[in-house]
Amino acid sequence: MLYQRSSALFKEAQQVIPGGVNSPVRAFNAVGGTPIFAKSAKGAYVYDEDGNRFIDYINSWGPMLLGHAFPPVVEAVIEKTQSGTSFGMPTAIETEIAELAVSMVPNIDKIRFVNSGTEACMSAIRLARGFTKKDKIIKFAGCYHGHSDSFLIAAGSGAVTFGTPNSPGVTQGTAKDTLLARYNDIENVKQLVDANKGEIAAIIIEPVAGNMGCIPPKEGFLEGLRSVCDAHNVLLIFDEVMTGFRLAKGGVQELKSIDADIVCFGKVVGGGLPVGAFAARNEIMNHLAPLGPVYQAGTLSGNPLAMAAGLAMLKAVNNDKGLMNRLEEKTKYLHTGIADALNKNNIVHQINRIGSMISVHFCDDAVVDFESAAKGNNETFKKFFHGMLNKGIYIAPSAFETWFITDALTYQDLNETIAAVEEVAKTL
Ligand SMILES: Cc1ncc(COP(=O)(O)O)c(C=O)c1O
Ligand SMILES: N[C@H](C=O)CCC(=O)O
Repeated sequence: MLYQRSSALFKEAQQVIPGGVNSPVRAFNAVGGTPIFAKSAKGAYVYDEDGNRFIDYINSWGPMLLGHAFPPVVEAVIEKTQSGTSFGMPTAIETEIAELAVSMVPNIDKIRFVNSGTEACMSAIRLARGFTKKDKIIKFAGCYHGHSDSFLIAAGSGAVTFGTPNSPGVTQGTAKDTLLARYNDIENVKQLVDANKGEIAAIIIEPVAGNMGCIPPKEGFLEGLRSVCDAHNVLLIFDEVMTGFRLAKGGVQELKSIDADIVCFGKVVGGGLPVGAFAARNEIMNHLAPLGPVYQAGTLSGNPLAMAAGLAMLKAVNNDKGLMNRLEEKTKYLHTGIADALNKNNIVHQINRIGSMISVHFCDDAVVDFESAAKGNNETFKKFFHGMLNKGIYIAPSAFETWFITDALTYQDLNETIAAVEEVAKTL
């Protein structure tokens, strides 16, 4: 593989964009080398500026559940564009997508659309604080809820990849209201809640973590959180930016039969355009402006192109009865193939998987929280990453990220990926 044009474009970009990228994880800092510059993508493949083709396991970090340039989404956006790209006025399509989302997701009456997952989580926390009239929140080490100040405390994803899980620029005052718990450790949560009685507005969690690799919740953990929240008048916020409309039509609430008080969305809900959303029952959502006192707004929120893409995507997910099973089967097949290839070559590893999310960790012990995820051997990961890239397989350039499986992947693509792992494993 040659990356000449990508290298040249990266040099040029670095002159005018910090680090040459508009989001840090794209820069390849954790694995070294030059980021590849995408030119186009279709189905399961992304093509770079040098003409290389990659089987894509990043998929724009999740939104492309049905593959790149999914025709119903592309057609809906093209059609919408003809009648204007933004109005700053309410439009019928906002209600249409809201009605569909509310019908798909359990336990929500109203949904508000924003422009990113970050905005969704930031707004959900403000709403929780306004509703409960309390200030503190609990988040989990290694979980990432976007880059708003309250969440850049022991954050996962790019924040930990670049060694700044507690970002400079977040004031002490903000940081003191974010309490930190261990993922999958309900006793730790109970201790924090007991030590801060009457002060905690919300517990926010990725109900399946995806920003320290993929870490499913242990049996009973989410149920435990629900009970603690009920006992202490604390709101439970599920950040389903990654998992929403992916692990089940109704997300983890549906998958695990647990009701959250506020749910955040992003990624799939926008079909690849910049969309986030947060949703809850009426009693909570009616606290939002203009109905209630908690302010939240956006010039481009509910943008017609974004709503058209999101609506086409949600309709496709909602109407495809076999989708979740197909995704699960493909992910399981990949899991088995990768595990066999690594075992054959005596490469110590752990694979975590749930639905269409999967991650490979080069460590001895089960990966159940941030501490265990951080034990992964990054040198092995780097070699693995570059080996796979050179074989035309594009996985996330950080061990703290999840691979996203799309329905566009064929079993031939999966076999090609497994064959690449077999070759790369010999070099680790
Ligand atoms: C679970 C989760 N929450 C929130 C976010 C923030 O979303 P965005 O990058 O769209 O702001 C992300 C991804 O970045 C995420 O994975
Ligand atoms: N892990 C992040 C979101 O899921 C990666 C996306 C980004 O930060 O650019």
